[in-house]
Amino acid sequence: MDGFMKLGLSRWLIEQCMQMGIRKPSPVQENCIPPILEGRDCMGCAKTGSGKTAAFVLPILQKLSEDPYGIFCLVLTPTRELAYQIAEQFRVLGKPLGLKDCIIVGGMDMVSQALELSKKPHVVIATPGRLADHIRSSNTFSMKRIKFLVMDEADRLLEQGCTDFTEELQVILGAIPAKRQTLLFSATLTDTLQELKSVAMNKPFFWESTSEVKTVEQLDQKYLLVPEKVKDAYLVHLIQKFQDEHEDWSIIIFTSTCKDCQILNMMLRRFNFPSIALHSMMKQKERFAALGRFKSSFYKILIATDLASRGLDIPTVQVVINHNTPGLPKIYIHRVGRTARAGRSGLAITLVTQYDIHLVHSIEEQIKMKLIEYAVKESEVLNILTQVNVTRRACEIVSIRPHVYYGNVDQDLATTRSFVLCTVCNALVQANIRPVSTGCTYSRA
Ligand SMILES: Nc1ncnc2c1ncn2[C@@H]1O[C@H](COP(=O)(O)OP(=O)(O)OP(=O)(O)O)[C@@H](O)[C@H]1O
Repeated sequence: MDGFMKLGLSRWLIEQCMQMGIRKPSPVQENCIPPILEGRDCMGCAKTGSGKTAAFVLPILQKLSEDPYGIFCLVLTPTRELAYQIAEQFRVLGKPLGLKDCIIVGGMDMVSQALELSKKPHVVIATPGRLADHIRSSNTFSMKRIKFLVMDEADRLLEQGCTDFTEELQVILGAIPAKRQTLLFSATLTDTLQELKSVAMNKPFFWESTSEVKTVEQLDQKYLLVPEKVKDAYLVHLIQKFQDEHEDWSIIIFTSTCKDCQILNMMLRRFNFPSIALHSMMKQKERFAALGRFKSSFYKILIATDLASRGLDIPTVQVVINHNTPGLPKIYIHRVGRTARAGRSGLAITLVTQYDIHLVHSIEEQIKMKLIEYAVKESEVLNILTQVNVTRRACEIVSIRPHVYYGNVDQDLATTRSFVLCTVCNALVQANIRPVSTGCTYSRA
């Protein structure tokens, strides 16, 4: 209790922390909370699972309790799932305040979101695209009095990658006051420091953990060199082994595309593994449902694209398997950071083909440590090789064949609908009409 008290937090907040099992501040909290309470902008760069969320939630709640009004704080985050997770921390820690929060993300009803915004919630947690849409289309809410802007996974929000938020951020920054406190957090801030400094303009306090190694100590990091053609057999072997030896372990498998994610899920299901997919081609409600079932351990295996690589905090995840070697070291850092969180141990295994060895070298260079080879009994993999390859092929054929469905639309398509259907088929399903053979294949990867 003393630790948090020394940082200047009120007793009621510390008691809330205790209820969540947060007993003493983590280094990022210890270092960033005091300057935030002093009114400074802050950039915090600390390892995955080290408590960055509470490092901004706690001082914001403290300040909110001193002068409560809405809209007091805006939190931006790159994914919808993360927005819900952050809102949950605000809710639990801010309960004694009667905190009102509002989540503004894509894929959910815009009218009810607009209504919630008009009720002046204390905290708005949003993905940039949907919030910018509201700002453009509505005059029923104002963000002109916002005291805090938080950008969680700030480097992702500012990088101009496949999802570029630049335009949306311009709209949002134009709608909030220039005089505000800006808080930027991520496990990988250094690539985008210049862009970040232009957002946090008031000589931000910058804190970065001093450790040279960029991943957490408790994480066991392995690689497995596999020929491209037998990758899936190795994957099935690994999962079988973990299932046999550690019934209670949850596993996340990262894939490079939505299509691969879906096919791997179909394949693992055929081997009776309790797996579920999560990718951006799924409907939002399906995404939340999949994540919820994985979190509650109803499904022990989550197959996901990089949609799930940042921020998600699921304590039961013991293993992360990279089905493809990430092309960028920082993607690797975030993916493997889904395990070994908050001081717990974890294992990360990256499947590396003959074409990816240079990627492993750049990952090792960036994280400042060498991955160790994971030992596998090859004979056991060879035993299942044909069966796995035949099953994979069968799944690929099912997923690309012309769309002929005979059963109940909802049941047959519940898991694959948003993924395999072309626009025409999709329109038919929406109208509750079974698509007959249209000859369409995937329209997107
Ligand atoms: N001081 C603390 N002591 C113990 N547990 C903590 C502490 N602070 C936060 N936690 C817990 O640690 C877990 C990870 O925290 P959080 O999700 O904020 O990590 P993060 O640093 O944001 O990770 P990432 O970079 O992956 O987003 C959460 O379950 C949180 O409740």
